[in-house]
Amino acid sequence: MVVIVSESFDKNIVVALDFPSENPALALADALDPDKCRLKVGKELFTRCGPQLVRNLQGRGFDVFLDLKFHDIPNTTSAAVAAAADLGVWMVNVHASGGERMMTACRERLEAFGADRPLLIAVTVLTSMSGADLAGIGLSGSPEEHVARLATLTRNCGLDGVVCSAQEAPKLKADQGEAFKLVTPGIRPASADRGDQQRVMTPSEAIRAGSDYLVIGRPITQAEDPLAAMEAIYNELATL
Ligand SMILES: O=c1ccn([C@@H]2O[C@H](COP(=O)(O)O)[C@@H](O)[C@H]2O)c(=O)[nH]1
Repeated sequence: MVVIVSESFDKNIVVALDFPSENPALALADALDPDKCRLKVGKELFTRCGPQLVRNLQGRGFDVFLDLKFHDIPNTTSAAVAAAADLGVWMVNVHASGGERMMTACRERLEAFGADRPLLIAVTVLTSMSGADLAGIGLSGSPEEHVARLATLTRNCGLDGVVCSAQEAPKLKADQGEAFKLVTPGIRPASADRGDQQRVMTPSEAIRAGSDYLVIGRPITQAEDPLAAMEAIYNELATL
C-alpha cells in the first residue's frame, strides 16, 4: 500500500513503537518510509531490546526519539542524555519536574556534541493526567497552569521544547515563541479509543493548535491495518 502524504506534514508524525519485542517493531518500521515519519522508542521496547534496536531503526534511515523520560539527580540524568547523544538519537527527554539544576546540567552536557546533539525536551504534565489526577498527588491548579509553569522553566534552562498535550499548544506558542518545540502525545483520530489518555486532540486539531510533532502510538500500532491508519491521518492533515 502506498501512503499518500501531504508534503507539508512529512515528518511531523512520530510513530510510537510501543511493542514488547523487536519483530513487530521492525516489521512496522519496514513498512514505513523514513522520509515521511519519525519513530519513538519508549520504555517497554528499549528495556526489552536495548540500544541495538535503536541502531537497527537508524540503519533503516529513521530519526529516533528516545522517550525514556529521565528523572533523576543532575549528575545521573546528564550522563544519561549524553549516552543517548552517543547513540545518535534525534531527540531525548527528561522530566521538567526534575528541576532547573537537572535540566541545565543536561543542556550543558549536550553542548559538547555541537550541531550533532539531539534535541533536548522536557515532559511537563503527562497527557494521561487530568486535573483530578494532579489533585491526587497534591497539586492544585489545572494541567494547563502546571504545563505553562514547567514550560517557562524548561525554556529558561535553554532546552529545545516540551512534551505537552496539544490542548496547551496555543498558550505555549504564544508564551514561549514559535521556535520552542511542542511535542504532543495524546493524539486521537475522531474514531479512535482514548485508552488511558486524558488530554487529547485529533491530528488536525493538534496541528492547528500549534503542535510541532504529533506522537501517535496505538491508533496506528493497534489498528487492524496500521498503514491504512497512517494514510487516514495524513489524509486528514492534507485537508488543512
Ligand atoms: O505525556 C506523555 C508523554 C509520553 N507519552 C508517550 O506517547 C505515546 C502515546 O501513545 P498512544 O498509544 O498514542 O497513547 C506512548 O508511548 C507514551 O509513553 C504520552 O502518551 N504522554
